[in-house]
Amino acid sequence: MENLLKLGVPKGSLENATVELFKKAGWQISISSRSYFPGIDDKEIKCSLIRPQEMGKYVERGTIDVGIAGRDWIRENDSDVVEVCEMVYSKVSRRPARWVLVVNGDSKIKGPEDLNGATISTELVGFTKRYFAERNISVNVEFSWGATEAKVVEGLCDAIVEVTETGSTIKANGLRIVTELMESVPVMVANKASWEDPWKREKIQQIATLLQSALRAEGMVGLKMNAPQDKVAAITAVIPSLKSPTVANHYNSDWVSIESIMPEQEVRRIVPELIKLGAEGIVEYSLNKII
Ligand SMILES: Nc1ncnc2c1ncn2[C@@H]1O[C@H](COP(=O)(O)OP(=O)(O)OP(=O)(O)O)[C@@H](O)[C@H]1O
Ligand SMILES: O=P(O)(O)OC[C@H]1O[C@H](OP(=O)(O)OP(=O)(O)O)[C@H](O)[C@@H]1O
Ligand SMILES: [Mg+2]
Repeated sequence: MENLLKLGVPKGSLENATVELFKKAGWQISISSRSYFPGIDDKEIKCSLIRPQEMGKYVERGTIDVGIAGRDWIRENDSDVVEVCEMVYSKVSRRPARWVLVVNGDSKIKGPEDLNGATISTELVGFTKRYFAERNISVNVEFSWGATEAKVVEGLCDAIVEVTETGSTIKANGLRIVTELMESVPVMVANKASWEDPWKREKIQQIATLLQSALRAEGMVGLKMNAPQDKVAAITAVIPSLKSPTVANHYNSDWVSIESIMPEQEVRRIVPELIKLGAEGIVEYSLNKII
């Protein structure tokens, strides 16, 4: 049988961000409007769109070999899978999503303990029940099919446990965060048997490495400059780097080239210093991947 890896792509909030990340990592995934089987420009991979809430189940059963979903849902379903790696991204940002306890802006509730006897609406029922049970707070947890924020506004419940990223939905509905219950980031999870298959494991690791290196490269840049030999010590002392800056000799000259990788934000801080220290021909360039 030919080698084929079945990959679950999360449908919903993480869908576009995941496709974008694969693109940066070197794979073009193409999703057509009604098909649940996106195309990918790698004949060794077959993609399926799967809701993150169900990803763990299908990976555990081996229906798919590997999938990406929020760790929140992998934990909620207590899926028996191998966590290959985590990747910090959300729908629009590069921050973890946060599950928060939320009430109306004018509510008197100050902490979870004020919710004794209350009704809480959420998609994440198991986690929410455990959270309150561990604190000996007796609450009625109701499953919500979505649009959860509206339920607390309409008075259908006393509080909600909902996922937030930018906070704009909470703000737009005049709600208030009481406390944060957990953070969640996307994880890559593999089926246990697939992970023991040498070909599949290598393919999974190839994908994980390239996705992570694409994420690592975001916000990082390369900086290169020329400098007289006698300024190298002073210049390299102010340059951030992954390990240490590279210094290469110029042919038949007492000048050198200095090169380093650093967070983009550092550049505006150090460039004036570099100029004062005698650096010339400073070039900044973007990076696709840091492996
Ligand atoms: N801004 C976000 N909103 C919701 N979920 C997010 C966000 N960013 C990341 N996630 C993660 O996405 C997963 C939820 O996916 P899901 O597709 O169910 O979200 P959703 O908001 O219900 O999507 P949909 O737009 O299809 O309703 C969770 O693992 C969650 O942690
Ligand atoms: O903190 P924010 O950045 O505002 O993000 C949080 C919102 O995003 C998600 O909803 P989504 O847009 O997926 O709509 P849905 O209610 O249809 O799931 C989530 O369920 C929140 O409502
Ligand atoms: Mg939602």
